[in-house]
Amino acid sequence: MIDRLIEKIKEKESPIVVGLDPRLSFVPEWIKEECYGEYGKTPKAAAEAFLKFNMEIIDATYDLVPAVKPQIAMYEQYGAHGIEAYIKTIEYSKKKSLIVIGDIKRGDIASTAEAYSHGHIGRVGVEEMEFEIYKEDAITINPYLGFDSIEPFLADCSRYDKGLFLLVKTSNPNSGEIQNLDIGGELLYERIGQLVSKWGKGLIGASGYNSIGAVVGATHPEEAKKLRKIMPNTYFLVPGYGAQGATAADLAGCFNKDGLGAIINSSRGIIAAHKSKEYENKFSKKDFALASREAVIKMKQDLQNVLRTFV
Ligand SMILES: O=c1ccn([C@@H]2O[C@H](COP(=O)(O)O)[C@@H](O)[C@H]2O)c(=O)[nH]1
Repeated sequence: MIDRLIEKIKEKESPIVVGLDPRLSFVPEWIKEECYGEYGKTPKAAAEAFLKFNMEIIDATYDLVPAVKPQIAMYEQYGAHGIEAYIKTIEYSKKKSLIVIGDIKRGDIASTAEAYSHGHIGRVGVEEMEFEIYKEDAITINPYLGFDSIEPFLADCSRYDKGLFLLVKTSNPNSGEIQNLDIGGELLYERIGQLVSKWGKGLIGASGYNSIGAVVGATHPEEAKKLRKIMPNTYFLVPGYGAQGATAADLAGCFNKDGLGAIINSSRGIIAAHKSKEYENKFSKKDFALASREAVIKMKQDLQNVLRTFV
């Protein structure tokens, strides 16, 4: 997976992930009216509205970015209809040749992890038949249950050329309560970083990077710098830029000197751009997704300024 991701990052010259975290408050009225007209004000209508909204955002940005990251919670809350919209969003993204990182944050004992893995990045069996269900290229996983809980995912990663991003240092303000605990001379997130790096050893691609990546929040730039040293071959999936307050200046430590090593997510900053002061009156209601396109272009320039400091 990692070589495919890096190839796309290079092709688009942009280490950006568009976070597909739809909310009804972000969906333009004309889309909601179409869906409410057809299905009433129901979970089915909400899920359909999310799918139409996502398709508009994808159409407006897919030529600029290598990847999207649908956040499953936004879909799952609407039950089976939401899950259907999640799956269709993935299918549509793949038709546009985007790498899909499913933000599913699973973590359980091995026998249960195996089921998560089969559903999301592997195959599920029905008697002698095998099916691919969600079809993400990579997923986010909570590693705090230890190696046995990760092993089933590693097996599917190598079998099907998939990847993981394991939570190492999350972007939320209270992440330090647990992740920064001193565990005898080192901090817990540092130890997790070492383990993630070790667990991924068998999945290093031709690029020299690992298909087992790490989630490292842009809101903790000092920790990110330390992790970059601890995990030189690990790709970072970096949330926190934009809506959570991190800026380009906070990202420098996430990259390696080769200008690779990190892919930066922005969800609300891109998909709700049409609601922001900057763009609210710039485009017609039908063309709302052009605001997302402009937000991506602006983010790309912002990141290129950071990467320029490396050469
Ligand atoms: O540490 C983490 C891990 C995951 N996330 C997810 O990323 C996006 C961020 O959305 P924004 O709108 O750009 O803030 C969202 O899906 C989170 O669940 C994270 O923020 N931090």
